Amino acid sequence: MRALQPVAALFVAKLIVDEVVRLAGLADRPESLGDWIAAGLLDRIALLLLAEFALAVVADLLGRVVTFTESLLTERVSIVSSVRLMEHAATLDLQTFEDADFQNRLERARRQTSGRMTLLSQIFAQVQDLVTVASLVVGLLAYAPWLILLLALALVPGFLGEFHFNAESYRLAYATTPERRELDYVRQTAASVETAKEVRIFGLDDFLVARYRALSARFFADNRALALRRASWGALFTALGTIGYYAAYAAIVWRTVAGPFSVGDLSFLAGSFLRLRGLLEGLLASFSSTAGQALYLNDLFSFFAVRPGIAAPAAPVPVPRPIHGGFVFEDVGFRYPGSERWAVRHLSFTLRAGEVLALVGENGAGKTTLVKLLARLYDPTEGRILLDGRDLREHDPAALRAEIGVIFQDFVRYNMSAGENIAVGRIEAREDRTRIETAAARSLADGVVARLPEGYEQMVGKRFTNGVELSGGEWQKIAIARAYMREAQVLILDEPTAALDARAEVEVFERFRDLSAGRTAVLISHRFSSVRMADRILVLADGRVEASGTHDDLVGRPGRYAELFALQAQGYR
Ligand SMILES: Nc1ncnc2c1ncn2[C@@H]1O[C@H](COP(=O)(O)OP(=O)(O)OP(=O)(O)O)[C@@H](O)[C@H]1O
Repeated sequence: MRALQPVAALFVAKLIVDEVVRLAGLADRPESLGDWIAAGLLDRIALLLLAEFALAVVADLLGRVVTFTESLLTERVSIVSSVRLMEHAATLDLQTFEDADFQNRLERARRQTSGRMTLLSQIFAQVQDLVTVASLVVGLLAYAPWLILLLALALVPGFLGEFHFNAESYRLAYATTPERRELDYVRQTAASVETAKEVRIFGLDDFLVARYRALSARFFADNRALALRRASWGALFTALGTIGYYAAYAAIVWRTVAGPFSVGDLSFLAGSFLRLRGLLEGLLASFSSTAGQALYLNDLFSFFAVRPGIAAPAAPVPVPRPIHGGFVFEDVGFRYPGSERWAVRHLSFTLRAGEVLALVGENGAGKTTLVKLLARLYDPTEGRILLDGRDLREHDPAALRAEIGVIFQDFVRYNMSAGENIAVGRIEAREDRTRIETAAARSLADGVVARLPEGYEQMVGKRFTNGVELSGGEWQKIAIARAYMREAQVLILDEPTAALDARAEVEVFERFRDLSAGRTAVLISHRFSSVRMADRILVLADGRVEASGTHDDLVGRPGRYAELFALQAQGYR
């Protein structure tokens, strides 16, 4: 209905002009307005004006309804697609995530969810415009069909131009995704709470700003070149369209002068024509931009098409509860994707059910990698890992991870409440305050929470209002509570205790050993005071097991362990 308003308004306007011309040409004209009205001469024109007014009001109201619906729809599409994006991202494995190409893809997809979702409202508007065009065309057809052909022809070059430049700007955006990511990274680094301290100490601001400038200058140059070409060609093509329009206009004027058209016809035709030109131009442009948007949409779908490399088999083996034998690494080798080096190789050992195993080794020896393989964040490149005799690949990774609680050295500091920061260990139980408090007590986090003004409700981290920042060791106590919150069969602490003071670390590990009674536990630490509490110690070097035994065994024989132990002990003498 809104689409038909323009042609209706134009037609009424034509009737008004014709009526005015008729009245102006009357032989016997009354003197005053009152006389005009009394004679009933103005009745028709008053009615027409009223109709025109009503049409204007209705058009405005309908316009508002459409804009309102459109904005809501766009918002919803953006929410729904963001949710889908998060859900899909969650299904993908770490290996996929660490791939730079994948991150480009993710970035492109992310851009589609934020603000780019105008496709829908565009299509909306197009349908409406099409109906308007059709109605105007029908009107015009009655008078001068050849004019429409002329108009259409004049617009073709402009349309092709638009189409071409849309495709080109998509190509540019696609090709520059890595640089854009870098640009975002630099901006983020230069201006975020997390980096503020170091940026100031090292005075990195000028360096970062200069890097941002240099990167964005390249962007700017590319974009400017494209915009310039687009504008020049656009001007040329529009000029063609304008020539077509004025040629048609001249023809109509001539036919009005020559006789066949009335002045009302002239106003209707000129008006329709002007609208039609604007509409067609807009339509063609929006068609080509819809095609452009569809290209971008492709980014979103190509992201959804990424499949996880680590997926559950069709018929997964249930994870044993309780675990009887334990984990067996059989000649396991692993290379990170894109890396030539073996992070671990010929790794063979058993993690027995119920034991506390410590991993020691120098930096880069492969301790964290081993843990990641155990939790099936990656699959081994060669060899296999068995759980109670079944290959880890036969299990559903999600079910397996539910039985394993790992706290990594680079655990995440969530800008959420202290309670939630602990609850992430078993997020389904986030309402279970007793469980959270018990976990906190076990990891010594209860003392940290007790000092917070709002206790478990206290927002921690500096990002949001009222956030309280914790010290490194306090954060670690909170993070370790996650492991207890989890109540998993296998507990792994990958060096999250480095920032604990000596007393706290001893206490944390003693509790860890006591509390993991009956559970399988792995701990990684560089401090021998903690490591010695383990039932068994595995010494890793260059990605393989160099020695294993109890602390007393290992100290008693010459080797890396005794050497490292002596080095550390020396420091304390
Ligand atoms: N995500 C990754 N992608 C590529 N290579 C990696 C990745 N993580 C680790 N590496 C490489 O794998 C090797 C083993 O790393 P790993 O983190 O397992 O060592 P680590 O024994 O835990 O060391 P640290 O004591 O320093 O924590 C290192 O040489 C490292 O460069």
